[in-house]
Amino acid sequence: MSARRTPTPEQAEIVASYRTGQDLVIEAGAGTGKTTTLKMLATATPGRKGTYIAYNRAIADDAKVDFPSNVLCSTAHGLAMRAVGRQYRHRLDRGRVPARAAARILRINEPLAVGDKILSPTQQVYLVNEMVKKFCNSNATEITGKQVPRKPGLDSDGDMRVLQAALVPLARRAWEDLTRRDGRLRFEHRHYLKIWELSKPRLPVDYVLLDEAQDANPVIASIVESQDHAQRIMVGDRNQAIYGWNGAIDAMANFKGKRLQLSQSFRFGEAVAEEANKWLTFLGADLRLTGFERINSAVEPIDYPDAILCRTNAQALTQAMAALRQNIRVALVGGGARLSKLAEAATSLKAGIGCDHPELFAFTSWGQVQDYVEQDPDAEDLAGMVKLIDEVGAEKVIEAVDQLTDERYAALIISTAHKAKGREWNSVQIASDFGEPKPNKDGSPSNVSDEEAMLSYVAVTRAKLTLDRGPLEYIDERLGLAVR
Ligand SMILES: Nc1ncnc2c1ncn2[C@@H]1O[C@H](COP(=O)(O)OP(=O)(O)OP(=O)(O)O)[C@@H](O)[C@H]1O
Repeated sequence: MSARRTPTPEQAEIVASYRTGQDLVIEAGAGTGKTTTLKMLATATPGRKGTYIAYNRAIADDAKVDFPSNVLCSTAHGLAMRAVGRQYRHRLDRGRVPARAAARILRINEPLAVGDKILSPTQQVYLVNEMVKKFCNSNATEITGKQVPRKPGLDSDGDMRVLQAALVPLARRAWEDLTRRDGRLRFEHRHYLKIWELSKPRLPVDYVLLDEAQDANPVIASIVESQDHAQRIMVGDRNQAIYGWNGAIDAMANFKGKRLQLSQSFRFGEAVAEEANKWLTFLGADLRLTGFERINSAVEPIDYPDAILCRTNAQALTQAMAALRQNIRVALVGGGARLSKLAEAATSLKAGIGCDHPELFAFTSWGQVQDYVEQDPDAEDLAGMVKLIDEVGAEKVIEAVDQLTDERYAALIISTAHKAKGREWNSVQIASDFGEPKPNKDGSPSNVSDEEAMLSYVAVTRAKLTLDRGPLEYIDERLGLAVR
């Protein structure tokens, strides 16, 4: 339990605004004591009941210890489990349903011709599962063609029309099974969350706090927004909205509430704050961070950082392999299972036996995958992995993943910036795959997208003491600052 803090002027203003009962949108910059501030609200009104909706279970568990008893701290899944999920517990406890069995349950008996490709019944099941997943993570009220995924090699207009006609009825059939207590398909946590949302739940509380609202699952945002009997408080940092590609939305963007800021960082000192502010300036944000005067941080090269942050998974694995060669105990945040699965898929595609990897199953040979990533500019992360597998061999990738250490025992942590969300380390090095986008054909500097700038902002703000910004130094030139 942390000690009582004297509120900063910003925190005091947030508490005063909260007391008026109006809806609030709190823009909380990196390391600005968000949880402490929300606790201040809860303790200011011991007679009011609230719910704090955390981004994940670990944060919810920490919050349970920290928040007073008038606030129920939970993930949205936890709330949904209490409300409706219990009825389905027996289904959750059941194991996986093999794709072939799911095909039988869904009565998919025939292969499906899509352009020059033939999708087997089990491949159709994979696509149906993705559609149901997408539906469950959205605020949609029914399954439509919108949920049909665009798959590498199966994404021409004609392909999409065929897929929609065939798959929408199947996905509806799957959802019908999933909403029944006696259904037979594999039942997952997202399913009871969606069932709960569709029931239009009303939380029996005076206020609702939604954390990490800038990257909200639309189904959760929809639940919070509909609690109009309660005071709704969205908290987050819109400059850290880095999961849009995965369907997350910024629930703060259009939400009407009094806008307030937390800009005093307690995580790092002025030097890191200054670096963060460059990206905020670049993004055109209103927010600017102030460093903590009690922390003396520095932006300088580091030989042995605690963490290295990469843009892509391929770079993260390349860094991990380099560390393993030096016998450094290294951990990859999120583990390496996805990478070794990709390497396994490469091996079976090279052997000409196809694969059931969710990203690659439209391909029948490794050559097709190589062609695809060369032609599609959106396949950057996959392209990096394909290149790495081609360079070092699938076996070496699998071997490296096997040698990774648990984070608790690691001397070095490697992460993508995406997976570093919410984390912090004393010393952080930015990897070489960050950096200025390739210049245009005429040699002029190309645009840096907001997405790229947000990811850079997230990356630099993970450092507490020392930041080695590496290639991100290009921001100085972009802002017309004197280059260090
Ligand atoms: N008014 C304050 N005075 C001094 N320290 C504070 C104050 N408010 C917060 N802090 C400190 O800031 C640190 C981070 O706070 P907190 O744990 O609330 O942040 P968080 O919610 O985990 O995440 P974030 O760092 O992203 O805001 C803690 O050590 C906390 O004690």
